[in-house]
Amino acid sequence: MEHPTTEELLASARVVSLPMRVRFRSVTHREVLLLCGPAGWGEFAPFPEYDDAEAAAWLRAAVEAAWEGFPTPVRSRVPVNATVPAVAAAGVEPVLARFGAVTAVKIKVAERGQSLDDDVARVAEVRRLLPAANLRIDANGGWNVTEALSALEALAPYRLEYAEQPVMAVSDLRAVRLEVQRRGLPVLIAADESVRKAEDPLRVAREDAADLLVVKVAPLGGVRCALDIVAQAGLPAVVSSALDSSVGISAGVALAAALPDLPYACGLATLSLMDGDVSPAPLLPDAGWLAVRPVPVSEELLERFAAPADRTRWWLERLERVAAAL
Ligand SMILES: O=C(O)CCC(=O)C1=CC=C[C@@H](O)[C@@H]1C(=O)O
Ligand SMILES: [Mg+2]
Repeated sequence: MEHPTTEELLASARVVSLPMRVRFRSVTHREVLLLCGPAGWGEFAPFPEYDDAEAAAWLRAAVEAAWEGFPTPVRSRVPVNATVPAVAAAGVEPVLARFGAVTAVKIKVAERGQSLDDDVARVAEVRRLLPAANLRIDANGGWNVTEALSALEALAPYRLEYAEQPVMAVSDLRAVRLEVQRRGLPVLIAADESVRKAEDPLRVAREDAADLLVVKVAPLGGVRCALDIVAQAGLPAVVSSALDSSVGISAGVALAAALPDLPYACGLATLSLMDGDVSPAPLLPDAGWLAVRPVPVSEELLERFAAPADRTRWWLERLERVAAAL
């Protein structure tokens, strides 16, 4: 692959600000920078608080998408979960309605400022609405080991498939996993931040700290890098989004479509949480599945959702710095 120069990257860059229907990670508008190369569009959208070093992997992923394209898929559609942010129990039903029919739901828990009772109420409401669905929770490392074990005990009656990053440190994740097994709690432990934000994304597998991995294309440096990490880890993988536009979601779908095994629904239906996109044919779920297909990007939508001038400048300067350091 010909690597694009910084000038080539800047020449094709567009910045959009997509409104969220439901606040997620305290984000009300998701800003993303899109790049267009010979293979199509790529998305560069590290969260604003990430430094340039962490953003580098996101740029490698965008360049892979736009200048190289994706590996050959082994499936033509990908099962996806609905994602429920840390809303009040009464807010669960309208959120779920956005996703249409689904057989798996991921529920955010351990949000700062909320209590375990709030989490239990939210999970109970999802279980009430979808008695047969596979439910997962994601704590984003918000608990300590004791809190995580109390929470998993309290949530056990609602039948969880797995708990994603209940605690932050790999050593704590391992401790929670061992204690969950000792107590015979029927819940698996998944690692997200321990993979995507780690110096060594394989440590969690080496130390038996998780039963499965949640993998995101951009923070892992692209579809091929993510495939490689999953293969080396030797653990089942769930692909999830970074709250992307259809362009970023298509990279996640490409990863999910290329994984040799895909035993769980993926967290790639997040466009349902948004109120705008750059594609006239957004990658939205249909009865719990996303099709593996190219996504067209329209000039009209790029213009409609164009970010304000100061934010565009901020993103272009970030792109220039991160590209220079690659
Ligand atoms: O996995 C899903 O169902 C949706 C994606 C999702 O939860 C996330 C997207 C972006 C940032 C993260 O805080 C969050 C996650 O932790 O997995
Ligand atoms: Mg997560």
